[in-house]
Amino acid sequence: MTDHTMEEKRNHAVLVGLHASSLSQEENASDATLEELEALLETAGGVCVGSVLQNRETPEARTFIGEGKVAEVAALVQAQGADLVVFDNELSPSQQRVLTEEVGAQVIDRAGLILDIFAQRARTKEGRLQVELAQYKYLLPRLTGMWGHLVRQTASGGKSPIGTRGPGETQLETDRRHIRRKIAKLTEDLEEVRRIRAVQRDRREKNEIPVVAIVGYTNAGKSTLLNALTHAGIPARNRLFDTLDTTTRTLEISDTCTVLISDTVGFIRKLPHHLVEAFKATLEELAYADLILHVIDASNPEWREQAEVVEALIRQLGAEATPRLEVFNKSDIYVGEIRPHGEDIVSISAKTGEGLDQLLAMIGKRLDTGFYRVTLSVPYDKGGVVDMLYREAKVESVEYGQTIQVVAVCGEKTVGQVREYVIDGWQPSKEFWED
Ligand SMILES: Nc1nc2c(ncn2[C@@H]2O[C@H](COP(=O)(O)OP(=O)(O)OP(=O)(O)O)[C@@H](O)[C@H]2O)c(=O)[nH]1
Ligand SMILES: [Mg+2]
Repeated sequence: MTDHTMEEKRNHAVLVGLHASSLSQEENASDATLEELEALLETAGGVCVGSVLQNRETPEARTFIGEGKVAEVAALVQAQGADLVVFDNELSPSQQRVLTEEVGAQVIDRAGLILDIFAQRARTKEGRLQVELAQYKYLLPRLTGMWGHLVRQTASGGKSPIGTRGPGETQLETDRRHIRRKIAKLTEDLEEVRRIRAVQRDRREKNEIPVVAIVGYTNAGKSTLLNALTHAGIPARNRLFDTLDTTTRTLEISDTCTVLISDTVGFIRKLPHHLVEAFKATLEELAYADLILHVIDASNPEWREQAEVVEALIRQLGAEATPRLEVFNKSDIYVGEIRPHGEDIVSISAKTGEGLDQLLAMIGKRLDTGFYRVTLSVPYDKGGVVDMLYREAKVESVEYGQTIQVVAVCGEKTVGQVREYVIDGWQPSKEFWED
């Protein structure tokens, strides 16, 4: 396909935001949120041809922005030849319907746009299930009117407009009942995914390998950081929601501390709640993590607001009790005021590697429980284990009875190697080792 035809296929969109004193900060639009919306639009494959920020006391019930502004948007749509209007604020299904009729182009909101991006990006089975479920839940109350409109568009042009990709296309004609059945089935499938995850988690916990989860606003540099630490080879591009599926790698922090570290989907303002709900199985991992690395793009003037959004989502996911390190990333490009610093805060550049040693040391300090005193009961035919302990650990005592009873102090790694012989559990005994 040539660039020219690619260009033709892109949706040309007008962006609209409303700032009203009656709306909360989270619900409101601003220049900054519209800028972010434009980045989202580009991520979805669209191009912005105009944007409107409206100020009002309070949203208008029928059209959200008021008749006058609707006419203005309609004129802009006409003048720019736009085929899509994206609202930064959340629209009710009926507002969306009325606006689509009155501005002369398809109208979607930020939630719809984000869902579309997720639909394009999801790669794994789990990711797809989650996005599909969120899309159906989003579409269900919007069935009336919207369906017919979209079916015609999809059928006629072959072009798949933003906001209509994914499960919608083939199921557009089907009725609500069918969609409800789909939702029930997807929910069931995801339950299964959750169950499998719980089993995996169980196994991991038994192995005592600490889990570190990297979270943060989209584009903060999470994947770049995981790559820098583990050479994971995850694509890290300068676009929003590049990563949708969790990647987990092992990371050796020190001889006695190996952790599992995962990259997760990025957070964003006004993340559709259906999506948060649907991605719970993935994000639930946060609540089970031993440590959360909250990556913040320190070079972004909006970093404070972004960090707040992430904190709010961490709370929503029930992971507020998980210990956290704040990782101020992109130290190579930010200028100006010094970012916060403290015991749980580290400044790094995932790109140049600056500060990574300090970050590793901080992770180690949190998760390395040091050394363990273990009591082992080793069968005589496995006597080699004792030799290994003499090499790798500090053997306190050996008694020969029906089996060989060994008390030794060793690091986590050695404990892992001999764990099938451990009978008395283990307790950290760093002091002893340091004697
Ligand atoms: N200058 C600079 N750029 C960085 C740094 N870390 C990441 N980036 C860039 O920031 C962009 C986003 O990086 P990613 O690692 O994909 O960000 P992410 O948080 O994984 O993003 P999503 O998966 O989309 O949520 C890429 O263009 C990176 O090259 C850094 O320390 N310095
Ligand atoms: Mg990423």
